[in-house]
Amino acid sequence: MKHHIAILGFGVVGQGFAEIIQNKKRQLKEQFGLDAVIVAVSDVMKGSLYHPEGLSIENLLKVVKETGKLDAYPDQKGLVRGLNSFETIRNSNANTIVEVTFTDVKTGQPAIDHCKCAFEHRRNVIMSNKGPVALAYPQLHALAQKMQVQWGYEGSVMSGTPALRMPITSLAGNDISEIQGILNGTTNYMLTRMEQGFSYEEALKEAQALGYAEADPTSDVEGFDALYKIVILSNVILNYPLKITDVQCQGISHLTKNQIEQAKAEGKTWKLIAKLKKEEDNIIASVKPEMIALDHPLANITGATNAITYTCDLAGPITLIGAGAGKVETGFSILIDLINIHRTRKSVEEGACGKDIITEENVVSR
Ligand SMILES: NC(=O)C1=CN([C@@H]2O[C@H](COP(=O)(O)OP(=O)(O)OC[C@H]3O[C@@H](n4cnc5c(N)ncnc54)[C@H](OP(=O)(O)O)[C@@H]3O)[C@@H](O)[C@H]2O)C=CC1
Ligand SMILES: N[C@@H](CC=O)C(=O)O
Repeated sequence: MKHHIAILGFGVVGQGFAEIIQNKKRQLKEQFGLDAVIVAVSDVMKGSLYHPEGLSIENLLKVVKETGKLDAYPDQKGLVRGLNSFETIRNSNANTIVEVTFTDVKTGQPAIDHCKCAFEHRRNVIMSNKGPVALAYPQLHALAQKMQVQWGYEGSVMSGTPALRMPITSLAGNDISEIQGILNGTTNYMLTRMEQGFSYEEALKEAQALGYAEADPTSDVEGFDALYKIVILSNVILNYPLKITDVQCQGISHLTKNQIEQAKAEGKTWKLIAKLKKEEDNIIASVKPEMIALDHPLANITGATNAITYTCDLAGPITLIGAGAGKVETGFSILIDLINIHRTRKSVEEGACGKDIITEENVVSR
């Protein structure tokens, strides 16, 4: 089954996803019958390419690596250059839009409008961009349903670690009363490096070079990225319409070298902890740095690794630990949503009755 894909934003995640599609092409075909063809890439500074029969991923990655742009992509019959993101959504033959432009923490734009435009044109959307899910979840969810298209955003919380799909599929039936964890890779990486003696600036530079940080790292260090993720978890997992303004938020930018050394001397460590707690009909939510003892379950979560604990009435506390950021890891989050879109299409076309409910044949995306 062919999937025509347009990628909006060809930065760390866009390129990570393209690399995976190139490297796993054969496996995806053999294992799932999934044939992913990248027909368009549209990036605001790097340029834009569209070919209805598919672009060469090898050439895309080569030219962007060598020149930082897409302009040097070789000419070929039928190749269209210069479509902006909206023209790409409207005028290409892509049935799935991969939205990996930057997360705007004030407006969520242009990603929210990308989603609206895609849904109105009956395109599925997959994204790791947090803006639309954090700021416009109810409206976009309803629009996707109305237009009968699929919307995947697994990578918006904890990158390729299944922080959304795992509780939805495998913890269903539990009453989850509390969710808490370390949800930002950049700040956790920085705190780890600062404990090792690096300065705040050095640690941030490294996190940026490794592709963990947001385009504007203020989002990471002031806690806004974790704040978005906690709002997404509330809306998607707890079905509670928490808003950004409902969450008390503080980042790590005010932490001094002295405070970090002091914690170490006391056998403690600083972590940026995000929390959601159900209280009667309300949700109490916060993002703030906390000094925790070394025997605390989150104390050993270091580097860009994240961890999340769901407190469940039936299953008890369940903790998931895994990557919180990264090129390949977040590229994978796009792939798993694509695989689930494929599974849904396949189930609809073939019918799902009589299949083993644990195997991939019957697992459909939300
Ligand atoms: N990196 C990570 O580990 C993770 C990232 N995310 C999220 O995934 C998304 C992508 O992240 P990442 O790849 O790291 O970010 P980058 O900044 O590396 O890439 C984003 C790309 O989008 C381009 N862009 C910006 N605006 C537009 C637009 N209007 N139309 C087309 N292209 C546009 C940028 O262009 P240019 O720079 O050329 O101007 C840039 O190339 C972000 O929303 C981020 O929050 C989520 C989980 C993990
Ligand atoms: N900047 C984010 C990227 C993933 O969401 C982070 O560091 O966690």
